[in-house]
This record gives sequence, structure tokens and C-alpha cells, in this order.
Amino acid sequence: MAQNVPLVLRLIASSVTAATRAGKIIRDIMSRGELGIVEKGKNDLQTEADRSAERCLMASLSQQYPNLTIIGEEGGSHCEVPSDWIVTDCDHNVLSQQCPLEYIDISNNDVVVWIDPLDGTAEYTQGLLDHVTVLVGISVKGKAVGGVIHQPYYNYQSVSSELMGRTLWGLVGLGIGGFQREDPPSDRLILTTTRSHSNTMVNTTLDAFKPDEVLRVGGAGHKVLLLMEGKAHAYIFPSKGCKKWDTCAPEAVLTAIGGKLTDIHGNAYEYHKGVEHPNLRGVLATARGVDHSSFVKKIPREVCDALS
Ligand SMILES: Nc1ncnc2c1ncn2[C@@H]1O[C@H](COP(=O)(O)O)[C@@H](O)[C@H]1OP(=O)(O)O
Ligand SMILES: [Mg+2]
Ligand SMILES: [Mg+2]
Ligand SMILES: [Mg+2]
Repeated sequence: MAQNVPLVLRLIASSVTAATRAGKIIRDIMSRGELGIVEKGKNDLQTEADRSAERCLMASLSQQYPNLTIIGEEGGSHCEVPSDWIVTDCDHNVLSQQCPLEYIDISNNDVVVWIDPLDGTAEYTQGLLDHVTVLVGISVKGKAVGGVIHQPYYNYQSVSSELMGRTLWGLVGLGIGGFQREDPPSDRLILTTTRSHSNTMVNTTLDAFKPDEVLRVGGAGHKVLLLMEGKAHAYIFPSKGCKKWDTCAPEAVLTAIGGKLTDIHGNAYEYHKGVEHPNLRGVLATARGVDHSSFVKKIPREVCDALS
């Protein structure tokens, strides 16, 4: 039955189960306590959880979609993975959805999958566990249209390990699942930004908005969740450092819910397979119902010039 379902919907349905399995691997590695931290660059860590979660996602998706371009943050080799890391079942709720007409005839060549096996690595190593997400983004003809965000430690302070975690998905033109959206308050301005990759440009920009509150938290996935939960109006990161695998899934899910994610000039990023990986012009994302262009206009001129 799944074979009759259009590729994009099938991919989201497979990504929901694969991302959930990857989240279990991330929790198991933390419980064992051997993180195997490697420094990839300045302020840029990788752990055994990043490597193992990526191998789980890569093996699971490439087995089912052998002709698809799949790009993962950790760029790991395709070595053997434990058989119980390969999950090939689909989420039935996603499969039963009506696919928007524009994606019915999409072929393998039109699609690139962007995988961030563990977003918020710095925070993971510091025990800020609910900042961690697993991101699977699906781009079609260069646009971020589908996404899965799995938060393996959602509710970890209040429920047992079998009950913690949540997985949400979105497809532009269809909507979202696994999540109840909320609007941010109308009487105050709340911004969210990086906690581990801040600099003068970030702080100058935030000051220009005169916010009532700034939530400095980890992860691109986590910050977009805050926008969709009504806990912040905008996610502002006027700096280099984020990459396509950080923003593809969050952009798609946020767009599907009515929000927007662009560079700081208000222009969309491209996600085709030849694109450069870094998001060189920063990130600006706004919640549904928030005027994105008014945020673009308030970014200080010198910051725009530095990221042009
Ligand atoms: N300078 C950087 N070097 C490496 N990764 C970065 C950098 N800045 C941002 N990122 C990635 O973007 C995510 C969002 O940024 P931040 O948490 O600082 O708001 C980070 O969790 C990290 O993803 P990852 O943890 O998957 O490597
Ligand atoms: Mg990383
Ligand atoms: Mg990331
Ligand atoms: Mg990562």
C-alpha cells in the first residue's frame, strides 16, 4: 500500500520512525555515559550520539530510498550498523494523509534529504537535554517543504524514559502533525537566539529590537519549536555557523504552520544538492501571525552589510 503513496509523503512517514529510533540511540548513549567527544572545529563538537544517530538514519533511509540524495551533517561512511538500528516501517498517520497535488509527480532527482542527527550537540554534552532534536528535512526542487523534528528528551523531567520524547512533522501545503500549535503573547516581545555561538553582532542585533525577554537556548530545531509553541516571536541568529541540515526541517515545519524562516535579509535559502552547506547570511525565523518583513527592516545596517 505504501508504494502507491507519493514519494514525499512516504519519506516523511519513514523519517518519523527513523528519527524516533535515532532519538532512542541518543538517550542510550547518554545513559551509558561514554560520549566519545571529538572537536571538529572551534566551538564545534561531535559525540558518539551524533555519529550513531546519523548511521541509524542514513542506513534506514538509504535502504528504502537507494536512489535518493541524502546529506548528513557528520558525513559518515556507510559501514555496517546493528540490525536493530535499521527501521523501515512507516508512520501510518502520515501515510493516510492527502498529498498536496504539487508533490504527486515528484521524482528522486527533485529531492534532497538533509539530516542533522543531533542538533544542539553543545547542550547535549552539558546536560541541557531538552534542547536536543533530531532533524530530517526534505527539499523538493531546492525548496524546504517537508520536515520531521524529533525531540528525544521532551518531558524528560516529568515522565519515565518510555514516555518521554515527541515527534512532529510538517509538509508545506498540507500542515503538521504530532503537535498543538500556540500563538505567542501579543503584549510583549520575546526573542530566542543562540546560547553557545553568540558574538557582538548577535547582541547588537538583539538590542536593536528592545525585547522584553531573550531566550538563549541551544539548537535550531529547539528554537523553532519555541516559535511554534508560542514561547517566542522570533529566532534571530545574525551570524555564520548554521548549516543547511540545521534549517531544512525546521524551515519546512514552520512554513507548514504559517511561520517563516529566511536569511537575515528576508531571502529564502536554497536546498538543492549543489548548494553550499553553510547558511552564510544568518537565520531569521518568525512565528505564525508575526510580520516577518518588519523584523527584516529592524536588523541594523552594519549587520546586514557584514552578512551580505
Ligand atoms: N559556529 C558553529 N559551528 C558549528 N555548528 C554551529 C555553529 N553555529 C551553529 N551551529 C549549529 O547550529 C545549531 C544552532 O545554533 P545554536 O545552538 O548556537 O543556536 C547548533 O546547535 C549547531 O548544530 P549542531 O549542534 O547540530 O552541530
Ligand atoms: Mg554539529
Ligand atoms: Mg545542528
Ligand atoms: Mg548536529
